[in-house]
Amino acid sequence: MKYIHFIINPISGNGKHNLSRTVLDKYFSEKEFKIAVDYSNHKHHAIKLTNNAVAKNPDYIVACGGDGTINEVASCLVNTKIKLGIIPIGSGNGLASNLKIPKLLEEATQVIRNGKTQFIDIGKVNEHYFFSNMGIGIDALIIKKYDNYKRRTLSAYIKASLEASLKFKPIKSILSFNNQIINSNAFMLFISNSNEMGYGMSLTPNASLVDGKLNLVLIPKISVINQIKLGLHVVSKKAEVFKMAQHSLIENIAIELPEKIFVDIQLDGEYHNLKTNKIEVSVIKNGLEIVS
Ligand SMILES: Nc1ncnc2c1ncn2[C@@H]1O[C@H](COP(=O)(O)OP(=O)(O)OP(=O)(O)O)[C@@H](O)[C@H]1O
Repeated sequence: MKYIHFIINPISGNGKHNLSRTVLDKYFSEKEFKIAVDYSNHKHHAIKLTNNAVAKNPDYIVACGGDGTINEVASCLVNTKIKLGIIPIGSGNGLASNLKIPKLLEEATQVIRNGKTQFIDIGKVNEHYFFSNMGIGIDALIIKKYDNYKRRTLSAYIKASLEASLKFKPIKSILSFNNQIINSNAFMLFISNSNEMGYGMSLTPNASLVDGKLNLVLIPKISVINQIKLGLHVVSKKAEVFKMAQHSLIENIAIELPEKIFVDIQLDGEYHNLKTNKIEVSVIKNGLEIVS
């Protein structure tokens, strides 16, 4: 009998979902499955819940939420034999979309009942993991501002992007990757494992979760007109034709921000302030087994 532990974020996707133990009982019969269900009560609570669940050694732990919840749950599964499942009830759902995990509950639970798995790469930033993408620069400021909005919607994200672009000052950065050192006044430094950021938008439509590489997008200081052009390219998933962006495939990169003491980053769409100005990012090939 398969033992599945579900971690539900009640506020994912603005709390519009009705996912609960009662609903899950309908899809996972007692005859076939042993299930346990926990609900996160606050930011980072899913980490504690997942670590407690890992100690009970289930076959699968299922993150029920968006990319932020997936990050908290999946980070605890690295270096374990426990497989990650996803029920995408978030707002953006970038990773689930890349994995083609359906949003319809009946179909998403079917994927978990089938139990077919694959290994995907993961990204590491200093001691943190990311599964979809991370960013420094304007990207981190957008997420910081997006966090202040009560509702997590595409229009809130667009408003946060406009506010951030008015306020953001490019960051002096020294980047060491692929045997080169680049000094840049960076507007955006975006590193993605996945081909989607959420809401169907992408800066890296050709990225692969299984190629053993991360896709780096470096955009130097650009004019407001070019920022608007970039936004339109991201929404239409054509960012790779934006001429001012430098795209590279990397396995690791060292980033130093000489004029900063601490650095703001976004990790899978959540804001973090790292207490350092030196960042090491690397890929861990096949780092996570995931039901899809
Ligand atoms: N009960 C709770 N109250 C407030 N915040 C919570 C609660 N439980 C979890 N969180 C936090 O909610 C945040 C958002 O979660 P999540 O990413 O799943 O949803 P989303 O933002 O709607 O989806 P996406 O990231 O795909 O856009 C995470 O930072 C998580 O730590």
